[in-house]
Amino acid sequence: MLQASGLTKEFKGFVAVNNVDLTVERGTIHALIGPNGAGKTTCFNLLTKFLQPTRGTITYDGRDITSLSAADIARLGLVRSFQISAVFDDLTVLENVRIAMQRRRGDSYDFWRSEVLLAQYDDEARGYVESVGLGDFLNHRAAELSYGRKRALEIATTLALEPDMLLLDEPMAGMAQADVDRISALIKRISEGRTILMVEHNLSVVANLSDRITVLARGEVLAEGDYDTVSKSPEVIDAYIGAGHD
Ligand SMILES: Nc1ncnc2c1ncn2[C@@H]1O[C@H](COP(=O)(O)OP(=O)(O)OP(=O)(O)O)[C@@H](O)[C@H]1O
Repeated sequence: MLQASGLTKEFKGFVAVNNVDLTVERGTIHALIGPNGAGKTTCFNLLTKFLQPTRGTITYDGRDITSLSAADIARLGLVRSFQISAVFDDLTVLENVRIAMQRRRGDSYDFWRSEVLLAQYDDEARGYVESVGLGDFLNHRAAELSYGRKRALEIATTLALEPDMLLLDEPMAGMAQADVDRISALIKRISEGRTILMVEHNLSVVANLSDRITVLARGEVLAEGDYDTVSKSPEVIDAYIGAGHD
């Protein structure tokens, strides 16, 4: 589904990502992990087109996307979530999802549309809200939601864009354990029929959710495989002990 080859990013001579080859198979949950400073965020930003690579190519669903913009790839169904919050605090849960749907349909932020037109979106929007377990909060302002529920709402707004592939940047960052469990279950559920690549620090989440894991260290791929394989790799253990991880 998503393939990077020879992906390299240099910042003024410092090589943050070095010749990375990565293949994310269709229909899998793939995690990108590694100690601090390994290059995960840079790699993620390259794959989501927030950064342009110094060298290398990226293909998505058989198509070269190396020189496309983040907006272009979103239209192709490759959508990034989490780091940039798509949630507007002063709008209700339902209104937030409705706006995401308007974006998908190219209506952009057309706040002048009549209530009658907007109401056409409601049934579908309600479906997305219910699919992330927020059915009881439809008319609550986003600001009133707990942190974990806000994250669930972000997922609903992302699903409203009808992505084939989701790129999640540290979906569990800053979450209490109860929310971690709930969002883990939600990610598992929304992975059906979709492909997911996530950067995640919480290794028990990675162990639970991922079909495949790529470990980065010092900008390079150190190991790849399922959790059992990579967690037993002496190079991976050394890299984590050497750099410390959070
Ligand atoms: N814009 C930039 N300019 C210069 N150096 C950068 C830039 N962005 C990242 N780096 C460097 O590239 C290296 C990799 O950083 P990156 O943030 O990708 O690592 P990471 O694996 O996401 O780390 P963490 O787990 O701490 O978030 C680091 O040494 C960082 O200082």
